[in-house]
Order: sequence, then C-alpha cells, then structure tokens
Amino acid sequence: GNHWGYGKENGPDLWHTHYPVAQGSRQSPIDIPRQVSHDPSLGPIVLDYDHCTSISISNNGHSVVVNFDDTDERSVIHGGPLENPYRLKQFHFHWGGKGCDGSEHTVAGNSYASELHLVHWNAVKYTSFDHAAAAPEGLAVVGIFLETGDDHRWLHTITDAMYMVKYKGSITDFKGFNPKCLLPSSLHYWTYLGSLTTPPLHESVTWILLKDPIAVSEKQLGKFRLLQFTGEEEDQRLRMENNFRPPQPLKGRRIRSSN
Ligand SMILES: NS(=O)(=O)c1ccc(C(=O)NCC(F)(F)F)cc1
Ligand SMILES: [Zn+2]
Repeated sequence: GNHWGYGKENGPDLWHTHYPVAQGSRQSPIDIPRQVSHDPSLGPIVLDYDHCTSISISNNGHSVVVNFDDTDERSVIHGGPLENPYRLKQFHFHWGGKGCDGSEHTVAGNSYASELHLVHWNAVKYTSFDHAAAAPEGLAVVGIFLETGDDHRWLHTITDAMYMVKYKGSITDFKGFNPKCLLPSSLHYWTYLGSLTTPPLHESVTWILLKDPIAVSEKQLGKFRLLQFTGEEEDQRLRMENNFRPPQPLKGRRIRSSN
C-alpha cells in the first residue's frame, strides 16, 4: 500500500494517518534551544567499541545502514544518562539534497548537512532488539552532526561501498569497520527522551546528541545521493535524499546538557 517515505504523497506530515503516535508527547527529532539546563550529575558517555566490527552495509529504502553483530556485549555504550549498557546494532545517516541541509535535530533553529545515528539497545532489560525498540527505556541513539568541510578520511570506506547498495533491498559484506573513527573530538552532549524518527515512531529512545559536528566534504555527501529509494526492478528511479523528519513539538520535555 502507501508505504511511508519522504515524498509528497507519503512524507512526514502524513505519517500520523498510519502511525498516530506521530502526534505523541515524546516525538523526535527536536530543535535544541540555545540555553539548555546543565546537569552536573550527568557523567560522560562511554563508547566501548574496541572489539566492535561491522558485518554488512545495506539500503533499506530509507537510508544506508551499517549492521553490527549484537549477539554479545562486545560493543556497548554506557554512562551518561544510561542505567544499563546498550549494545550497538546499526548506524545510518539522514541527509539533504545538493547544497541543502538534511539533519533531523536542529540547534537553535540551525540545520546541519547530515546526521549520523548510532543505534543501541538495552540487552540487560530486553530479550531482543525488536522488543527493546518498542519499550520506553529500550533504545539509546547517539546522534552526530555532519557539516561540509574537509574530506573525512574514514568516511571514504563507507561512501566507496555505496555503489554496491545503490538500490532498495541491496546488502553486501562490510566487515572490520569501527565507528569510533566517526566520533568528533569532544563527547559533550545533550540528552532527552524521544522516539524513533521514522515509522513506527516508537517512543523508546534515550537521545544522546554530540554537540560537536564532524566535517565531511561536499564530494563525499554527493555519493550518498547516488543511492536510490527505489529497487532495481522498479520503473521509478528516486534519488535517496532529504530523508529527514523535521523537528517535532517539545511538549514540556527537559533537555539536559553534559558539561
Ligand atoms: N532514525 S532513528 O530514530 O535513529 C531509528 C533507529 C532505528 C529504527 C528501527 O530500527 N526501526 C525498526 C523497528 F525498530 F522495528 F521499529 C528506526 C529509526
Ligand atoms: Zn536515524
């Protein structure tokens, strides 16, 4: 049927028809205001990715996703606002069209070129990712802003693999990638309780947004736009771009800032 997407006929403003939680009280993304309350009790976020390696890279028709082996506690994040360790499951990106911004969260009304989401789940409290994804404390997503500037030396491995997953439903081996190389210099962050930013929009995410962006070149971002929303067998060739949901109402939520 009318599967959800980012077009005029199936985009974010229409998602509420099949996913009423779209108008819920803890939806994401949001705009991060200039002044956020600083919480001295918030410790540092710790990303233990040392034994972490990727398995595959895929095109799910909405984004490009790098998948990880989450069968043990090898790659977890803990600390910060989190009461348990959360296992890395996948990371993916949201981006705009040529010369246009495409981040999901905004900072004082300003967008970035793109936004990277590192998706983790609470394997201490839940038996599977799918259960965690539907539970209030189930997921922790680390958001990293991308701004255009110099080439990112490690992003090349990802953009070079994109020609292998051009079409929706494609997947290929992508081993040995450690996302630690995509982190900015500072792990200072904002945190708030929100949701998945794509349907089913479950209100299950503790968001941890790093304040500092990483720099990627316009050329590297251009390779993201070679991906397609559509499958190889489809007549329509829809370039994958502008796959971001705009900021949603804060509805009284508190946003906390690490130091
Ligand atoms: N863009 S986001 O908020 O990081 C984001 C992260 C993960 C998922 C996801 O796994 N959806 C499938 C599920 F879990 F079965 F619902 C969707 C959005
Ligand atoms: Zn995302």
